[in-house]
Amino acid sequence: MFTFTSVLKNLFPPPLSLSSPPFSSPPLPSPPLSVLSFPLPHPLFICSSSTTPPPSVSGRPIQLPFSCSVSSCTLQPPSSDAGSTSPALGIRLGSRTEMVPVKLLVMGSQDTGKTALCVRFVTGRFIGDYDRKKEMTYKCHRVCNQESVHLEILDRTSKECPQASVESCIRWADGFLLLYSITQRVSFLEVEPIKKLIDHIKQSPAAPTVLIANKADLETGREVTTEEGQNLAKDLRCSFKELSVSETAVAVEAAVVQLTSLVMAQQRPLLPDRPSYMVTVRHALTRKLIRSKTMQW
Ligand SMILES: Nc1nc2c(ncn2[C@@H]2O[C@H](COP(=O)(O)OP(=O)(O)OP(=O)(O)O)[C@@H](O)[C@H]2O)c(=O)[nH]1
Repeated sequence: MFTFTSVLKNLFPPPLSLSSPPFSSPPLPSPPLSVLSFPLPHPLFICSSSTTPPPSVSGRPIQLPFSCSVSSCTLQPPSSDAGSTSPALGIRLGSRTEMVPVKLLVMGSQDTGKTALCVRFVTGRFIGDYDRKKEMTYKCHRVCNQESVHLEILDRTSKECPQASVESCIRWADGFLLLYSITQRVSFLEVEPIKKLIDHIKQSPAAPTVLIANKADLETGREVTTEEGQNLAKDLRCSFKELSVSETAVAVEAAVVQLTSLVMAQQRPLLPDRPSYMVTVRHALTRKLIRSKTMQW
């Protein structure tokens, strides 16, 4: 079977060294999240809520299955990530010290491709199958609207998910990727209750959300039309993207970047950065007045 483990081994060949985690855990109710980071192709950090002790090896090959139990384990990123580039959008990554933190939650019913989407976004690759039972937080950097963003993307498994835990995740998140599969009508029908729950917890219908109709490559098995997806997104006040995680990394990147910029727009203070036209005119008139008075003296 083509597992994420085997891909990780190919992607990150030994030797790699370990160090203590440079990032704090997200404020989730579950045990403190541990951090696992990779240098390629983007600076990437995968967190698992697992509590098993980490492999305390330094400078030796590390074999970490995707569903592995690690804590406080960091595969060292490059010495500087300033100037590295996203392959999908060709964007330059900025300095880590000025990062804008953005937290995204991936939601949707079972087998809609939530994990595949996260992995595609952070690694650029589509992993067909993997054994994963725990929630994961992926951490990576992007530039969005000319600002460096530190992204945390939480992928909850839809199995055995207590309601209270879902609610605390919604509270934690700034923006939402809401997935359904065009081949599963039931997953489409579950979108509305999930969005209603988000609106209820966030106490606003305007929580930044992108509705993603996944598996567009499976046209023959289509059960939900594009128009139905567009109409639902309109009703729920979401942005809409129909895409195939398996076929394209660019569309996935575009969807996440779009959501990130929606979050950033909402977080930005309401006051304008520049003075209004009237203020500018008033300052200009005042300056002129002072100058003319000065000439009289
Ligand atoms: N053909 C096709 N298959 C996909 C696509 N995206 C995901 N899949 C497959 O759909 C299955 C489910 O994908 P996952 O990413 O595990 O779905 P999930 O929503 O995370 O699943 P749960 O965590 O169990 O809820 C896997 O076999 C993926 O390979 C896609 O765009 N096209």
